[in-house]
Amino acid sequence: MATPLVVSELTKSFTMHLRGGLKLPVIDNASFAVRSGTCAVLGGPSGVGKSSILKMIYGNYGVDAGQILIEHHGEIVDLASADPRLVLAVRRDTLGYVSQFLRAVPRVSAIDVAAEPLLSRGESQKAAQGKARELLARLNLPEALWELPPATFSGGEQQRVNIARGFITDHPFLLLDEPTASLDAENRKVVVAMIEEKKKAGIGLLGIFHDEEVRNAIADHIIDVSAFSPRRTAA
Ligand SMILES: Nc1ncnc2c1ncn2[C@@H]1O[C@H](COP(=O)(O)OP(=O)(O)OP(=O)(O)O)[C@@H](O)[C@H]1O
Repeated sequence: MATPLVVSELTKSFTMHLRGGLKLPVIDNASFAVRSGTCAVLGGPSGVGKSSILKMIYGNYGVDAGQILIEHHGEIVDLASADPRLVLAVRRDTLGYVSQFLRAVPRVSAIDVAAEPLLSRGESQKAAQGKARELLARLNLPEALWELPPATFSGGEQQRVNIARGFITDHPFLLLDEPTASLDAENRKVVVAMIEEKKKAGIGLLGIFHDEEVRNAIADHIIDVSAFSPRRTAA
């Protein structure tokens, strides 16, 4: 599909239950689309709602109104209203997410953390671990760390395990939440090259990148989230 993600008239407020149910409107009427083989970047100042949009698309935050349409196995699914089991199937096969921080599982080695998404899709342990090794080497994670659980790794080391885990599958669409934030210049370049390869393979990507150099290198399209901010009228 040429346009695998279409977000239409998305609206979201947070309800502050500890403040007597106060409503904090965050996103008002957001509409945009991302084409296959391109990387769109959510732009705008801190607190404008960029992460909230990614979390709504991935299904971590509920949606007040609007649609999030994604192509999943040839069918169009509205993630804003889909059954939770369907959301999990979309995450397994169609929509990948590279978060800013790794959620390290105790006692699971870096290789197994990176290989897990392939194992859960039915790939053999040998093939999944082989691909994980390839990615960890490419991301310059010292080999001495591969068999260790990442809980004690540095921020940048954990982020590289997280990137390997997020890039290991061939999900047709990837959400990227600041995947280069804790990386040095050399590893940022590796991630830029990995994003370029995903684009060439026809994958669609939507991300948040505060690093201007990375953003300029990978963005085909910048979506200005301030345009969907309920606060814009007050400014
Ligand atoms: N779970 C939540 N509960 C209440 N308010 C929230 C929640 N998540 C986000 N917000 C609020 O929504 C607004 C948008 O936050 P969000 O994290 O989406 O912004 P952002 O553009 O990604 O910011 P940054 O660039 O600083 O990461 C902020 O005012 C934030 O406080």
